[in-house]
Amino acid sequence: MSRKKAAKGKSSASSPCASPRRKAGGKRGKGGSGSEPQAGGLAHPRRPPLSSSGEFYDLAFKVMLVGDSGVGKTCLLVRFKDGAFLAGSFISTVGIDFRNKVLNLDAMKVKLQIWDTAGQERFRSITHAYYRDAHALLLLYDVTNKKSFDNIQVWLTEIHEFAQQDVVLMLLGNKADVTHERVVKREEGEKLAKEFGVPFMETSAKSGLNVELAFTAIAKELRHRAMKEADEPKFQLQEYVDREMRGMACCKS
Ligand SMILES: Nc1nc2c(ncn2[C@@H]2O[C@H](COP(=O)(O)OP(=O)(O)OP(=O)(O)O)[C@@H](O)[C@H]2O)c(=O)[nH]1
Ligand SMILES: [Mg+2]
Repeated sequence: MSRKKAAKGKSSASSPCASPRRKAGGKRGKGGSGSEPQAGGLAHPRRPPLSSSGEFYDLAFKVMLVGDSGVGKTCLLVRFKDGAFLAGSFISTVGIDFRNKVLNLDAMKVKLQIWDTAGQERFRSITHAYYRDAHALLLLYDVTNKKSFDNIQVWLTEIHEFAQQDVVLMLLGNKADVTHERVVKREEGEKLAKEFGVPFMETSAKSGLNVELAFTAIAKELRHRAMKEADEPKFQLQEYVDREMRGMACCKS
């Protein structure tokens, strides 16, 4: 299989939860900036990537982070991409931005182009325009913010309306590191996810809890779908997540 090189994300955040690196309304098209290769399965380059320092990859997919403002979408992405959490004042994302990360899944390199959306209502129409191209959505709420949890149903309605029907979806209860201010129990998150038939886990961009796992699970599901042989059993995302979490828990004790 021929490999393709990943153009590096244009973003260069000085703070993980900070500044908009790319504003919406710019050139869009498939692949975002025009310098980005197409995503969505086997890599078929139309033109050489601009960055000479990129990594090779076999498959590429677009993943979008959605959820209310302040739930931790930007921090989750920065934690995954850079392994960092810089506490400080909250700078709300303006419009939409993306960053790339190439994962090694068994013998395959899977590039995720991860779109970080603005949760604020005033940017909603911009976000809507990007759903169509997303292969996977990570829908976040904040376990310390009941409203963000209650709004999950609104987000699901929106997803239903604007995203592709077969989009891979996962619900994440973020800020699981905060114990004293928690207002949404893990069981409530699980219940809601079951109700809507979506995989679920709690994460923390601050401690790093389950961050890698969330993106890896999504990447595995997407890879499975892209490479699937007719007689292969379906990849069970929630089972994979549960198994991995059990594994992590047993290693800790
Ligand atoms: N304790 C804790 N705080 C977090 C976590 N994730 C994010 N935060 C804090 O929550 C605030 C909002 O985080 P962001 O990542 O900027 O939120 P966002 O969802 O991107 O918000 P918008 O860009 O407005 O949509 C910041 O002050 C972060 O430091 C987490 O896992 N734990
Ligand atoms: Mg943000």
